[in-house]
Amino acid sequence: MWFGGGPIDAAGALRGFVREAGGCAVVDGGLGTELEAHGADLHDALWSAKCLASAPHLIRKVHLDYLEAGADVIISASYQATIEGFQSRGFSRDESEELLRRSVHVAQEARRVFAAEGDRSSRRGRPPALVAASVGSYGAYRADGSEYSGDYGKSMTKEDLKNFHRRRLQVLAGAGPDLIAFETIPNKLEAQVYAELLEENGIRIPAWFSFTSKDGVNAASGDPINECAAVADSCPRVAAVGVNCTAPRFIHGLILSIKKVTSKPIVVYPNSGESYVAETNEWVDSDGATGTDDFVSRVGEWRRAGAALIGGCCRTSPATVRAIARAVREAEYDDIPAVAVL
Ligand SMILES: C[S+](C)CC[C@H](N)C(=O)O
Ligand SMILES: N[C@@H](CCS)C(=O)O
Ligand SMILES: [Zn+2]
Repeated sequence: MWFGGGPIDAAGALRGFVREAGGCAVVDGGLGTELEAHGADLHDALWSAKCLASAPHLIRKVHLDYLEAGADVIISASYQATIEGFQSRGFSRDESEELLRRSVHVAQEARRVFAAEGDRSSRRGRPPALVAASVGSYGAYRADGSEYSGDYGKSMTKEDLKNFHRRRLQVLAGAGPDLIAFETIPNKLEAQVYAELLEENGIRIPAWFSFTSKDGVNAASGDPINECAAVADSCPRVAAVGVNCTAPRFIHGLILSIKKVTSKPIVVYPNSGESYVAETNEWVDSDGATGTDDFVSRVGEWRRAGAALIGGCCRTSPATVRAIARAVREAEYDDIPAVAVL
């Protein structure tokens, strides 16, 4: 437990880790899309969560690949794992909760294997990696791509969203991750829901809030990103605020906007720049500038703008993370530290 029994300062705790990691921590890359690259069939409403039941060894392998690529934080396979989703596939409630816990345990197991027998050359001298439990947004559960629109329908209330997320959060927190990664949040309402749930449930595990954006100014729903980030800023249990699964070209501006409303560490893990088409479960290149080179060439800029944790999301791979790790570790950005001198 990072906070012990003392006052809650999640941002301070994570800042300490980032400092130990050299001033900028490396987050892993896409998990679901990398499982697909290994042959997993994710044409399914459970998406990557399907593998928790059918192929946990493959999940462990992808975590290991990311650790070997240099990741300081690995994110569990629970993005689209929900009790309701598993139950709709015939799992009992207990089995569904066990699958959620398994996502964290598989990541922890990968970390143990890595420490015992992995190729540690890319992580030499760095603190043991953190395991973040992924909490995908409600849009992920809907499996209609609404984590990229934020449109949950007019009848969706804050209470409904809280009821949807509460038990999953409790179960994932109970599995003992080092962090909770609230990912791909498309609107302000869901951020408010998470902040309230963290408080009401007394969760003593640092969390990060990571939003999606389609224009570099607003969260995917159109809620201004600074208003979304301000919700995260006001919650002491939130360790970091940022953006994921968003095109690389929007990241720089988003970091600058987020920095205006919070001094918490900023986390960014963009996708490849392609767009997700829910109907076909495919990624299309609407950007014209995708690929590891284009992504990695921007890492220095993100770091100089103030990102303290940098990784990749969908359609990025261990090769991307290896290149990110090289970029943040070899380059000298002494004049502009990612984590301000404390
Ligand atoms: C991060 S997206 C590619 C995950 C899949 C999506 N939520 C869906 O199933 O529609
Ligand atoms: N952690 C998830 C995020 C999807 S947007 C994954 O990498 O699959
Ligand atoms: Zn993604």
